[in-house]
Amino acid sequence: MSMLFAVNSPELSTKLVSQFPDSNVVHVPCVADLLLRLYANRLSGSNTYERNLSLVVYQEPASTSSATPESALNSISAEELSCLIQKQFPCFSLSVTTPANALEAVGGLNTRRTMYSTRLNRVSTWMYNDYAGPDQPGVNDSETCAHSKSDHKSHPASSCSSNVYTMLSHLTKVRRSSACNQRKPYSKMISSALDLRSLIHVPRGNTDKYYWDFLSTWDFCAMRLNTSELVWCSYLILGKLARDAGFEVSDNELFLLLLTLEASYHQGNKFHNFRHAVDVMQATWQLCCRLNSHFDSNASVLLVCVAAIGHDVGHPGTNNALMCDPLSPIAKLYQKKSVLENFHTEIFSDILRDHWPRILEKQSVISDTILATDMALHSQYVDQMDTSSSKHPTLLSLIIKAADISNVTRPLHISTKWAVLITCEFNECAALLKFLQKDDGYENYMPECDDPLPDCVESMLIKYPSIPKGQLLFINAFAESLFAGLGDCFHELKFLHNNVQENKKFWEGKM
Ligand SMILES: Nc1ncnc2c1ncn2[C@@H]1O[C@@H]2COP(=O)(O)O[C@H]2[C@H]1O
Repeated sequence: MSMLFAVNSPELSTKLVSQFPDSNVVHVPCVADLLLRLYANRLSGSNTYERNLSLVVYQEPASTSSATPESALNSISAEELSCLIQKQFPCFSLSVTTPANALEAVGGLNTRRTMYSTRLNRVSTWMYNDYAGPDQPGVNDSETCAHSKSDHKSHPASSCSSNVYTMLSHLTKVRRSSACNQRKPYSKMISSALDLRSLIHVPRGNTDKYYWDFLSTWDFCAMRLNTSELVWCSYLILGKLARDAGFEVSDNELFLLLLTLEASYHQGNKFHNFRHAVDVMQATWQLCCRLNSHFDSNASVLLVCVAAIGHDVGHPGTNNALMCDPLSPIAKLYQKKSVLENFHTEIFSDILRDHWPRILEKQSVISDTILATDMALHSQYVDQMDTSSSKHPTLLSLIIKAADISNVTRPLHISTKWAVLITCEFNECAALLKFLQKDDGYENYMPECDDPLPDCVESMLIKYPSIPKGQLLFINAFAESLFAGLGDCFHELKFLHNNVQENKKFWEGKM
């Protein structure tokens, strides 16, 4: 157990320390402080709540009060706190229990520790485990269960029974909540009670002008930003676009949406994480700025930028091929079609329903653009770009597709960093496949990718010599045709094709 939070009772904290000497017990005075601590730890990276199983032991208050938004938040029940945490921190493995049930809860989580002991164990649990959430029967398909290295032997009927993150439990909760007409207003409760802006710390001296200058060019390098800065930059862009489009949202509501989104991406993924989401949103926004004359409303630009920041929520850091073979419960639900993209769309729509329902008046823009990022459909989009075709893809879908793979069009030193990260993620996928195929010895396949990225291109290539070949394969197979076509259709986007050609020439020189 990594962390045991004792909430709302100092005596409880003392008791838990003696009961569980191996756990890191932290006393937190109230729910509001607990939430602030979870956000702060996540933003600083000191605890992502993804690598270990953590538990909140909550002493419910004797009386409830709604005199102020903060007292209302601090007097919620344990059941409500559990729901709130699942909503606000969907990818965390963080359970809630009461003091009376603490012993049983800790015991339960300890038996499941192996599911989270290594990165490959975690990813495999997320993807293949058929745990659908508390009191939920789950898919229980023998083919899907067989590949999850969980504690099936000790728990043959259900792979786990408390709040351990799986993609299926995530989706099940979302579906349950959309089926229920009465949504608990947790997001309103939080944004009324907490000052979320105070959580965002940008380095001293970095003014808004500094970030706007950084965001307003194609040289934007998301790797230079920490998580707080990523949230801040997203707030700047979306705040401005929302004002331009007349889509009202308060600063605190927008910060809460962005913190919820950050907590809906797996921070441990090498490539498909919140940094990639912000990079794609910045690219989307920049492309829209250059194509300004083609839009008849500011709302379209806002919608496609919102779609961009949410387009990979809940991504497991693998790919559709691995979702389908071995068959995961999620691939089964989506009948193996655009599995991850459908998953992202459903999860993200639920977040928007809670945090910015007005955006969902145009739900089809959000879902169509996210679904367009499925690379299995790439050639369809490229072929239809031919102006003689009657089935012209929408401009917004083309923009988000281009932004999603725009890393190959960034200046070389930035493009190479993205190439390293995607290569590490591909290596991890290869390791996962070996892990799933073999019962032992899989640790030997665990790639080492946790070191900081070297600064210069040549050092990165010494460490990752396969990159030139990989980049040429990707550019030749996918990127070149898309960016050449876009340049033909829109002269404002010719620079994308020029940049990719320049990078391609460099990679060819390295072969
Ligand atoms: N620089 C790159 N090199 C190789 N593959 C890439 C690169 N950038 C993006 N991709 C691939 O393009 C895909 C776009 O959709 P995904 O984000 O699902 O997954 C992405 C990767 O598989």
